[in-house]
Amino acid sequence: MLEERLAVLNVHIEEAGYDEVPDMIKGIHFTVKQGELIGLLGPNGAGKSTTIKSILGLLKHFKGNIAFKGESKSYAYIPEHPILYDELTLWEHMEFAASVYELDRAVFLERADDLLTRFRLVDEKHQLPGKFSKGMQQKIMLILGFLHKPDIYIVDEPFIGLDPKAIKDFLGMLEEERKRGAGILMSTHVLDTAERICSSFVLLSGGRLVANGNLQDIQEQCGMPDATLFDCFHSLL
Ligand SMILES: Nc1ncnc2c1ncn2[C@@H]1O[C@H](COP(=O)(O)OP(=O)(O)OP(=O)(O)O)[C@@H](O)[C@H]1O
Repeated sequence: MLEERLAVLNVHIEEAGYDEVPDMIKGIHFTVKQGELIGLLGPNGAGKSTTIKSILGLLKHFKGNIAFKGESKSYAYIPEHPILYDELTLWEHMEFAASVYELDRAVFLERADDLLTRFRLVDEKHQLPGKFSKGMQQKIMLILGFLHKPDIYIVDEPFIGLDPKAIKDFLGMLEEERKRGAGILMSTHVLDTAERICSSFVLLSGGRLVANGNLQDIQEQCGMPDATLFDCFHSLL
């Protein structure tokens, strides 16, 4: 018998936006369940980041409801552009994150060691990340996100800037986290990777929901049964 998968995030955005346009995005509804990887897709300006900001509670103009699993809102947000403190070393960033997440010391040390090794930053752990390359800084954001093993990951365009090995390590880590039962919402423009790894897709255009479902649902919606995600994407937009 298939185990019932719980929703880790329910998104109901009636409308949300900015002072200039308070209803920049409208009618965006979807659910992320345990073990799912949902690709949040759409052209530049479609509303992906605005949707993520709505989920994170960062927008002044918001009507709707965002429900995380449980009271504790256990999520990790991995931003597209690294946000780091100039005066903290990589290790100090990790210690800081561990204290925010209230991680047990032994658990923290084990995870920290594993993540630094995976992402090949062991030798740099006592250096200031201001001097790191963009890709290395992005890896730090991944490490900080993976440290606390949350119920859901919200990842904004992870593929730009990471080298192929780092992408492989990142995808391996996501796969492990899905098996553990975490849900993932990931915005990206890299459609061939999205087609390969995502369980389903939320496609936005002009601040509206254009499609929501797995590849087969989206192919049916376009009337193109064998089309790639890329072809469906262009047909729908
Ligand atoms: N801080 C802001 N103030 C006003 N308008 C904004 C702000 N941020 C984004 N917008 C507008 O909201 C719309 C959606 O932008 P958003 O950044 O959500 O798109 P996106 O799908 O993430 O695009 P991209 O793929 O280029 O990152 C755009 O028209 C954009 O100009």
